[in-house]
Amino acid sequence: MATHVYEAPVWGDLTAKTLTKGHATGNDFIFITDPLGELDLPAELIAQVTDRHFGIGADGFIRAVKTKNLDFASHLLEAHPEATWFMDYRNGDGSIAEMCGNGVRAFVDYLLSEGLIELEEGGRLLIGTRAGVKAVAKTDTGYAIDMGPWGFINGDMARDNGTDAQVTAKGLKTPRGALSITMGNPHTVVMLGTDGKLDGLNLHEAPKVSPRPPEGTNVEFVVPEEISAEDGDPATENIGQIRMRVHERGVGETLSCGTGACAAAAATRFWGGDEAPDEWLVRVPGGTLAVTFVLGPDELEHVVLAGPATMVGKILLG
Ligand SMILES: N[C@@H](CCC[C@H](N)C(=O)O)C(=O)O
Repeated sequence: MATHVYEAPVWGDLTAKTLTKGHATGNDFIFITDPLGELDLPAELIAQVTDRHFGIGADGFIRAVKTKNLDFASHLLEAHPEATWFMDYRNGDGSIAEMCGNGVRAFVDYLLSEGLIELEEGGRLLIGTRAGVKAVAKTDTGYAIDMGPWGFINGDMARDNGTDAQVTAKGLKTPRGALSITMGNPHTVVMLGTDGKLDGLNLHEAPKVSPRPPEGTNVEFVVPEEISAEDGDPATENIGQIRMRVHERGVGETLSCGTGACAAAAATRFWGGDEAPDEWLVRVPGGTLAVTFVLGPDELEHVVLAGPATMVGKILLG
């Protein structure tokens, strides 16, 4: 049997750098500022730093870079010169993801805490991401992001059949129909129904999705939230409520996924038909996210994701 010898971590380009840890509904991230985009961040290094036992530990790693200094992103400034900061997002395994909804909120909180931007409550700013420029507003309880339009990954198949994929997972007795949705990054949503055993799922292992979206997928399991008679507050009558657990591509099970909450609300609303509400509360193990469907400035239906985000501490790597 091979023996694994653990060696003291070699932090590569991160040696002597200060990292900041933060989270958004329990989806946690390590942040670093690299305005000029000079750092070499190979996947192995990110995986080492985000490892919960042999590293600092986090679901994702986010580098703050000036948009103008990234060859692949500087074009974003042509239409949106205000999007001066770019969220360079990596999953815990070091893979690059196009978008992270919790990440954007936490990113803005990080930029604020570092004094790199100014944003008053009610104010708005633009952030560059691999999924385009996102507008973020500061609210009284956190941040609200215009995530842009959602879409079906498998096109008309979903519209015709209601589902367009099959998912198997540990704890599910039989494969379930599912819907693959893009929020800039890929998601596959499974509705377990009112009798669904959300808590009985084992999401340690990646669920199997067929057909698997070309770039892989994040998988969300959803049950309708029971609203008791006492909770029958007229103010929330027109708000859909679901509970969700997620297995994230490149990470594993996380306590929350912002783009996943948007995809889960979009799928549940689609299944609900014309009467389904435009406002949703998505309860995840790490808290609650609000998802609202609105008409965007481009006349397309946009998804707005709102929720808290906070920084928890700093780490200096030796
Ligand atoms: N947790 C994020 C999503 C992060 C990226 C995801 N794992 C992927 O690979 O697409 C969120 O809050 O949206």
